[in-house]
Amino acid sequence: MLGTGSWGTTFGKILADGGSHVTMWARRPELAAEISRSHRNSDYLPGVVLPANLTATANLQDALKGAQQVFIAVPSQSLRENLAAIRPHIEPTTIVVSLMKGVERGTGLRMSEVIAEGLGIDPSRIAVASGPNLALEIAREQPTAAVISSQSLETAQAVALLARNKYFRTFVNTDVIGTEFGGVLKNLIAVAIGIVDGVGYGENTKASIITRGLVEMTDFAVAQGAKAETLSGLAGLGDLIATCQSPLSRNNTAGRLLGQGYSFPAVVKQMQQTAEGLASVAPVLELARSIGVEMPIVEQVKQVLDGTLDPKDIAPHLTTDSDEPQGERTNDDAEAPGGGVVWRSVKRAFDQLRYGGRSAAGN
Ligand SMILES: NC(=O)C1=CN([C@@H]2O[C@H](COP(=O)(O)OP(=O)(O)OC[C@H]3O[C@@H](n4cnc5c(N)ncnc54)[C@H](OP(=O)(O)O)[C@@H]3O)[C@@H](O)[C@H]2O)C=CC1
Ligand SMILES: O=C(CO)COP(=O)(O)O
Repeated sequence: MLGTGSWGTTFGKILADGGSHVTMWARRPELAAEISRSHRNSDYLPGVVLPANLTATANLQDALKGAQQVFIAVPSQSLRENLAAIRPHIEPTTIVVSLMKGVERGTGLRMSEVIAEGLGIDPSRIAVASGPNLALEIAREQPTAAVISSQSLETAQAVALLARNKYFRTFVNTDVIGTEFGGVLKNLIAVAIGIVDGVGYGENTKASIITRGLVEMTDFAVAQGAKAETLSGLAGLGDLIATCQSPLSRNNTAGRLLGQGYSFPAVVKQMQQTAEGLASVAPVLELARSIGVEMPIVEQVKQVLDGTLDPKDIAPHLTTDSDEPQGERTNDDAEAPGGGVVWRSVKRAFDQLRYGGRSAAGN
């Protein structure tokens, strides 16, 4: 496990509690020592005791030696520089798993694409994990589900088999694009939710943004090649709900500070952990414009970040270029891009809760 922040450490615990021997790489030797000797990571997971079969080192080569599967949980914008150091130590059959939820600034590449480029390995050896996975809740062993996705079903299954235990259940799919973009895009909607929360708006505003946000996420991801149903599964709707509802979410928290009137630089200064949404806004909008997808919520988040929109004026779900009443692009307008998707998403999520459906996509 490369990265000993809140998610890397929690995912290391998931794997260790599932029976694997886990070696973590921490860039700070003192944190590696604390994890190995005291079985704690007090910086990121206060109060959590880590399993004995999880140890840490600050030596990257030692961490990677003999690893069957390598998991990466560092901030997205630092991935490429880390891959250069990892590359010489990766063995030909090693599976590499991204736990990250961002896109690279400048290239707009998803994390699995950056890994394929940076390590020079075939996408069939790469998997991604995503879902409603707030680290601290899982570290406290609260029951949770996630999706493991790879172009190779065999690879996804190999990872899912190890990344499960009595409190963590993994589903598999082969829609890497939908799974990764679900995690990236829900962060942006969570920032919007935080902003309106900080301003003091209530549940109607938030529910409107979440619902329209899912349309925006689905339109964007489908235009990039994702399957619509992935966005209605754990990696889309599931994560959207968790992140928009929880004060544990760093994206939500960053948004709330913006809504309370802090400037973007002041928010970045206050955030002690990674809030990926802040870095993903610009590359996602560039991609959206290049494929002609409208993202009014993400556009307004960017305007708030840039200081060109007063947070209290944020009302992206009310934005329209036309004076004519528009059809709601959900179940009512099957012709429009993404039409019908949201209604089917909600129904599928409801069926999942009610009947415990077990589709391969984790829907
Ligand atoms: N936390 C969560 O609930 C979840 C997070 N994720 C995703 O996981 C990824 C990692 O997030 P998370 O663990 O939460 O982040 P944290 O901020 O908690 O931890 C970041 C980790 O990366 C290390 N790090 C920071 N900068 C660099 C760098 N330039 N090179 C190498 N290592 C670096 C930090 O080391 P140091 O301590 O020394 O600064 C720390 O170990 C993100 O993409 C996030 O979206 C996904 C699901 C859930
Ligand atoms: O991805 C997450 C939950 O699934 C964590 O969200 P934050 O990065 O906003 O804390």
